[in-house]
Amino acid sequence: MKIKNICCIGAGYVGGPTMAVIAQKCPKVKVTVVDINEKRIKQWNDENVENIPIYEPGLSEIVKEARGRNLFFSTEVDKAIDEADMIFISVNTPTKTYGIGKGMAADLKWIELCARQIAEVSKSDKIVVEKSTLPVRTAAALKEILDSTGNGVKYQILSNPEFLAEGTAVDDLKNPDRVLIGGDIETEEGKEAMDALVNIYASWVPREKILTTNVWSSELSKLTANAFLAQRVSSINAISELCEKTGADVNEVAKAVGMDTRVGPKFLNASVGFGGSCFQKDILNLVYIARSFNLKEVADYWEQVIIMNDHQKRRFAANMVRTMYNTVSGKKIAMLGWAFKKDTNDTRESASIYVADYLLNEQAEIIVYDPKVTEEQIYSDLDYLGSRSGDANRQAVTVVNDPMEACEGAHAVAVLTEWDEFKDLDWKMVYDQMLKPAFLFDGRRLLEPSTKREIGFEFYAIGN
Ligand SMILES: NC(=O)C1=CN([C@@H]2O[C@H](COP(=O)(O)OP(=O)(O)OC[C@H]3O[C@@H](n4cnc5c(N)ncnc54)[C@H](O)[C@@H]3O)[C@@H](O)[C@H]2O)C=CC1
Ligand SMILES: O=C(O)[C@H]1O[C@H](OP(=O)(O)OP(=O)(O)OC[C@H]2O[C@@H](n3ccc(=O)[nH]c3=O)[C@H](O)[C@@H]2O)[C@H](O)[C@@H](O)[C@@H]1O
Repeated sequence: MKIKNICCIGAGYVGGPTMAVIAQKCPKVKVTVVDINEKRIKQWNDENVENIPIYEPGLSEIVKEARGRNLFFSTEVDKAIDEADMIFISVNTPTKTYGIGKGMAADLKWIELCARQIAEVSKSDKIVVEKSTLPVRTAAALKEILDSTGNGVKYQILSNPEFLAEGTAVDDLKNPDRVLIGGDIETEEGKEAMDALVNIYASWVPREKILTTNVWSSELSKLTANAFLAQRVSSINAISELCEKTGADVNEVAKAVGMDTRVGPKFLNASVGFGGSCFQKDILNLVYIARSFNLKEVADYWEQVIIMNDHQKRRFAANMVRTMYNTVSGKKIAMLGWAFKKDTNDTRESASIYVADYLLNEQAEIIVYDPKVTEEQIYSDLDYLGSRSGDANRQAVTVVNDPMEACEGAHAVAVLTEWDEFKDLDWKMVYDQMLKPAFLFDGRRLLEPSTKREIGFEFYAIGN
């Protein structure tokens, strides 16, 4: 079966970049990305491609090339569903904030809405692809909803989890380590649907990197992959605390450990704690699923990754307070970086939010600089925590457009996102503008310690 018309529901961090790359690599396939968020679609259609809603290196160039040719962004969800032979569901699946499973389970209400809408609108057979990260066995629920209309339309459900990381989305999509496609391997129709999706990816991904499995393995592999990655960060962060007590240096330990080819060097950077929309939510979901099968030890094992991460964020902030003579009340603290990692404007679950909240509870005055995050987003992140009123957040936090301005007159500077530009700041000039003693806290192991200490900083870095 040859796919001619793809619809993707959800024009977010995954739907947007993924479909842009499919459209670029398969110019004969029409790709329509739809969303109920009108503002987002308007931004995707902005005449100036630099204004698309998601910042990812290389993305605007692809959008420029494919948009209007075979890549379209629209709010007409029904129309796009109706016309498509393959529909990707790429909507948000955040942690539930209410009811059963609150704070742990994935909230599948947007997924279900999509399924109901597809069932209502479709007049011809469809391949429905789970692109969102979903609990294992969600495909069964989707199939039940889709098959319940009794109108004779046939659906094949595939699981095709996305492994891209933000900040490197375009590279990850163009050269993936693997593409995973789960489907009904026991029926001819199932195999045909899987082949159709394999053929899309095979336009640019070597066949041996396209893995096909049963649906449940595919769904569970995604949660497992994120759990393993996050576990590495929590593991090295646990060691970073021990390093600080013993005189070992976490970078040296990580290098020594990572040179063992069985361990490997990647994902061993100690930090102020992992953030991002997925690690925490996906591990909580895994823990929830394990608990729901009464697998207590399995659940507790993975939950520890989150417990360690929360500890790391709190410990970093608490150490700032302790180092600054046990009080930051009324002190000006410059925070460099708000995004959860460099090269993205995404702030979801960023460690910066929690560090700022902790310091605000200690009555600090905070000045934030981030090259890609807007003032509106920073206030909205703090307001969302609900620790204090919106007015109080706006009174205690100032957002500026220049790192030097942030540091001027500050008691302390904290580096919280590893943006390259922070490495090259004129640190001597920063020092000269600060109150003395000038404290510098590196939550990312971005800065070279000895030169900072030579300048005169009281320098503290994770795991050093
Ligand atoms: N952000 C990331 O780097 C990655 C995310 N994922 C997974 O992909 C999924 C999507 O994540 P993001 O793209 O980050 O989320 P997002 O929040 O950026 O985008 C989701 C979009 O879906 C839209 N939407 C929700 N319900 C809709 C409906 N019924 N009809 C039309 N549009 C609807 C929302 O308006 C939103 O724009 C999640 O399950 C996530 O776990 C997977 C890999 C990487
Ligand atoms: O499912 C998802 O959403 C995605 O989650 C992560 O991607 P992402 O969260 O975009 O970014 P990562 O590079 O994994 O970083 C996550 C967090 O861990 C932190 N981190 C990462 C690596 C490291 O060594 N140390 C460390 O502290 C980062 O700074 C960041 O806050 C995974 O890497 C992707 O494979 C996955 O598709």
